[in-house]
Amino acid sequence: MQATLGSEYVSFVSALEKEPPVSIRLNPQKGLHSTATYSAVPWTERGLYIPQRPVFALDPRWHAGAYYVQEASSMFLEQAWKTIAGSLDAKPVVLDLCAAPGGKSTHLASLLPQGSLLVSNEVIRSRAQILTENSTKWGRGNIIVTNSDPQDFGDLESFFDVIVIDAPCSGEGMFRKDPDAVKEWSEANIQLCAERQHRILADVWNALKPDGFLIYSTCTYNANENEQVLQWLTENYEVKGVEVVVPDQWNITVSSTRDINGYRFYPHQTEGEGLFMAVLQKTEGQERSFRKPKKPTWLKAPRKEVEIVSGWIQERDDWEWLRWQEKMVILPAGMYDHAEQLAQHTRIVYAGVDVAEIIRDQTNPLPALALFDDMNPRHFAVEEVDLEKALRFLKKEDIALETGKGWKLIVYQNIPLGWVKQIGHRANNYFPNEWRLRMDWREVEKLLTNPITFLEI
Ligand SMILES: C[S@@+](CC[C@H](N)C(=O)[O-])C[C@H]1O[C@@H](n2cnc3c(N)ncnc32)[C@H](O)[C@@H]1O
Repeated sequence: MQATLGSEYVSFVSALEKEPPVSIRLNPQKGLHSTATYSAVPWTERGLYIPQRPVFALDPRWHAGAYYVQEASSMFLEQAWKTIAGSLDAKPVVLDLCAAPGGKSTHLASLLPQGSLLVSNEVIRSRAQILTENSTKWGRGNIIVTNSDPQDFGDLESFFDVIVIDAPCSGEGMFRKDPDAVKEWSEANIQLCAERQHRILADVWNALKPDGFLIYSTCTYNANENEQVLQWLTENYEVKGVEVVVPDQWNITVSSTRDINGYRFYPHQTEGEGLFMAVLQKTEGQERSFRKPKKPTWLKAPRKEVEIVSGWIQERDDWEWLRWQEKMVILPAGMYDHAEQLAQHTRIVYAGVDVAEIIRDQTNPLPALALFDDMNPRHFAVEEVDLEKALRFLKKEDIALETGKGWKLIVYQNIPLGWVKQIGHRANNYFPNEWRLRMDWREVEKLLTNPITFLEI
């Protein structure tokens, strides 16, 4: 680093000794707006710096996907996306290959035009579950979560318009946030990471369409895992660099290797952690059409069943209505064939939105529907709750409500959280057990008396 940064090395080291900044990205679909209290992250429309870390777990809006806690430099993805968006199909199919826990995927889900499809993949099974939870809570309905090895995508020739690879790396840019990254650092590990990055790129290259875009990023500084990986790519495949316009005042360092620009974020220059990002365009390959699989994974939902639940969604024609076992599932309209192709080659963990469960003559709403931003709240009885009731709901306690009967949507500050089924004064709580708030109530009460617990938006 000393050799790379020269006289700036001292400021770089002293920046590493400071507390990392905390930042969030607002979900444009869930109604929270930035206020003058917090300063904006310059390279995104919805990023905010939060001077003191609040207790996010005690904010029901965080559980509901109204914002995502994300390191600020990573939000530069929005600039990369804006650079290529004009050259893409109206409804692109995008792969986020190394996606858990879902920072870049939730961001992409919001940036993609209506009707597009995002495939968010995570190779580690437990991390794919966290990715599913965060994608579901974000509520765009345009994500299919897969749990596959990058190799599995290789057979989907020319399938994706854009592939995002936020590669596993040596994590030098996370040193002040994650002490384990420091412990694991070694020259040998950098070499291993670089080899793995080559392998990942080679595995999925076939799946990118001709003229399609690759967004490559890491959270490390060394050139072996960044510029040199891209140099290797240019030596083995037909590809060209794409320039992202960055104003000088953002203090992003631009490196250039063989006409490919790399955008480098250093903690002494930008408020955020270390990040490297580059955008490339594939200039080889052929378009391909796919044969319909003989045995489909999803069935088209019968019209009669769609009639029962279609009023639960605001724009029913924007969606493909499908059955998967006893579930009614929706995917963006026109993406059924893509989903079926994907199912032939990858392990799908979650797709679109689980709208309802159909058991004999009963049709019950599912948790993902409550969090889905195209859900139609006018169709349901709504129960607006205060902070205490919202937190008790998120702890999966049965909460007391005024009398009533049947399904009720629990809403906090206009943001839906989930479902209860009411019988008299008792309401059974249908919040998913695996998502529940695990904090002891005495601890909750103590924290609620501390003003820094809360986000001021
Ligand atoms: C930098 S993290 C991704 C962060 C994520 N993009 C986000 O914004 O929240 C890299 C991810 O790659 C996954 N990974 C590890 N080894 C991998 C491999 N051989 N192939 C693909 N992904 C891998 C890790 O489990 C990890 O979730």
